[in-house]
Amino acid sequence: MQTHESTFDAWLASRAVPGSKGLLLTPGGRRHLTVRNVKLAVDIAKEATPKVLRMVWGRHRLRALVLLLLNIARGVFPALRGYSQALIINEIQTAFSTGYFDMKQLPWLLSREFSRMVMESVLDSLINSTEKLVYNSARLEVEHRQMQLQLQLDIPTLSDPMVRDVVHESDLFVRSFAQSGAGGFGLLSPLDLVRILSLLCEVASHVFIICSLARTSPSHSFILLLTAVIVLFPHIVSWLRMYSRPDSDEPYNPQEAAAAAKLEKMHNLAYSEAHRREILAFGLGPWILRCWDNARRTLLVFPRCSRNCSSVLPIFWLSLRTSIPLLLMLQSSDGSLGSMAFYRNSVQGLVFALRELLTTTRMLLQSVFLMGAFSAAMDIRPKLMPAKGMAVPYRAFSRGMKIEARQQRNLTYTYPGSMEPALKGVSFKLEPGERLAIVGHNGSGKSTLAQILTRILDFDAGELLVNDVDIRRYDPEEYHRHVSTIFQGFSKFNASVAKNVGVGYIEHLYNPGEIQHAVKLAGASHIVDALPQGLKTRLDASGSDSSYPQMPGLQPWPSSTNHGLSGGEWQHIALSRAFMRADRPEVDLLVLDEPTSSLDAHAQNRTCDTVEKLSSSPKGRTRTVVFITHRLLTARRADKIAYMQNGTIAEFGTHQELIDLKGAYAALHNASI
Ligand SMILES: Nc1ncnc2c1ncn2[C@@H]1O[C@H](COP(=O)(O)OP(=O)(O)OP(=O)(O)O)[C@@H](O)[C@H]1O
Repeated sequence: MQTHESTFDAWLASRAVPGSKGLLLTPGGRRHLTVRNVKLAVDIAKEATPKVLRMVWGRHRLRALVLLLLNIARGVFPALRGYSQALIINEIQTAFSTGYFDMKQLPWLLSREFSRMVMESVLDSLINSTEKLVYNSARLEVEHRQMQLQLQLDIPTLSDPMVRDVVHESDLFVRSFAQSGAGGFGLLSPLDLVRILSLLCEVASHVFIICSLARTSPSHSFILLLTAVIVLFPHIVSWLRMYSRPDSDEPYNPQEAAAAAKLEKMHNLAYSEAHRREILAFGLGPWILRCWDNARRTLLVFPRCSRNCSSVLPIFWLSLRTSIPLLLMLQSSDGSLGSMAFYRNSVQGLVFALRELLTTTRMLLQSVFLMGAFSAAMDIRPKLMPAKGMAVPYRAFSRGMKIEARQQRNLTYTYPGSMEPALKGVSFKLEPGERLAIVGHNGSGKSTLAQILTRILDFDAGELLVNDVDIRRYDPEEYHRHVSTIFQGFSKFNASVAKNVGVGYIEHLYNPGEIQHAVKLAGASHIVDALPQGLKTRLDASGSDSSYPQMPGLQPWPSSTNHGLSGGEWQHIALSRAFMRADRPEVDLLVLDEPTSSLDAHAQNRTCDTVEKLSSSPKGRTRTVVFITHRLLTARRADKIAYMQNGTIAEFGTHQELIDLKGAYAALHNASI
């Protein structure tokens, strides 16, 4: 038998579409009931269940145990109820048939029934309060872990489609917690396992009662057998059919999962502020609507069909199924009225419990795979994290960051899915405190290099030393504390100016003094002062991605009431954000990707002055600066210039050296004068 080394391998194997070579189910796609899938589910369950249960129940161990026991007890109550009621009916029947009324027996039975009812309701309320506490903390735990994972995953890790899929299915698993008990998403969470246990107890107690009643006469044994066949057969048939039909009407068959994914995509596209201009300019509206309509219809068709087919028939069949054995029982003389009522109650209870049990357990297979995804996702190690045992603390140099892309081991990087490398054979050296300007044509690899230096992207080959240590040995989180940056497509948030700037150094998000200082450094004071509420003015980030507009702890805010800014004003805000952090003593490197592209000439000069000021102290240079620019007048102020061409540094040196070289930089410089 093929063994799977990890939960991830078993999970991946379960996604293979049977009979196809290399095709995978879409995330959330339903796995069919096959021997192979059952084996995979067993493998996953063995590995993942203890881990997930430990995580889920760990917060309230004692309460979880109490909940388990109470639920087992609850499973026996329906049978007890039937038994108690049967005794009362028998007593009344005896009173009617004999004309003798036992004054002691009936009140005793009634008070017992009353105590049973009280006990049942006490148990119910005890279960409900314990359940709420245990379930809520379990939900919080898994949602927290998922959120933590989501925030940890870096761009290189997320560029792997398998990682995205496992995180997607893990997310479905987490959402099943939020819907637990309500059957949302057609999934089953470990919380429902308690319910299964309770239902099993209920079924066992009903079966026990029916068996005890049948034991009294041989004819009853036959009735028992008949009851079992009549009650169980339709459920088992429907359960097997549900799994054997590829186009089952259960949620998350492959077709439906694809439709759900499309629906979400189209919905996001329609609501995305980032794409609005393109949608309007290219007339994409009707196409998006058509795709959304088709996906929605696909999702609506399945449940409608199943509801139509199943509304009246089950009630009829249930009555028939429970009545046939009862009629037979009535024909055999020795049954009392109470035992017959007891029998009927038990059969009906058995039918309902079995139905619920089968509905719940038929989701089990799918749920095990989603649980496997969750468990595997929790083990994902971000690609930028140093290998185990390789991490070293950040090594600080007193005068800024020393950067060296080794000449013998040139940096190379190709974006996932691209044929051509974005960077190839890049080598250069920057001493601590030096300022480097990167120039070159569009698409020459400048921003890619900047993202590698800021440890947003990794490289495929080569070696990059930071302060004489391989950059891959630094924990990215720690490394980022020593870097401040402004990206080419910086984020704009639907939030106040203060929040937009303050996130540059989150520890000072609520420190107006520090924020004012950063705004002043970026030369943006006049912009902020002109706003109706100064730093408190909410900005309209139309044109940025709506999936990331809200700041932590803020209520959603209708962007139409927010204040708009011009491109240059937004760039000032983004610069203020970078300067929030750039001013910190621990920051050794500033990476600025076209920080002045939308600024007027005065503002550009002022920004360059500020950057120079930030990178120096009265004792000398304290911060290394790398900035990308298309303006050669700005570039010549740097200590070194890297001229990039086709993903490589074609020329490297001071402005004068490159001019003397009379190469591509000199030509570009002459053309720009
Ligand atoms: N996410 C991506 N996926 C695939 N290819 C990419 C991606 N981003 C950039 N590229 C490609 O990598 C190459 C270098 O891009 P990069 O953004 O580094 O250029 P650049 O020099 O900064 O350009 P510009 O001056 O226009 O900003 C280009 O050919 C580009 O098409």
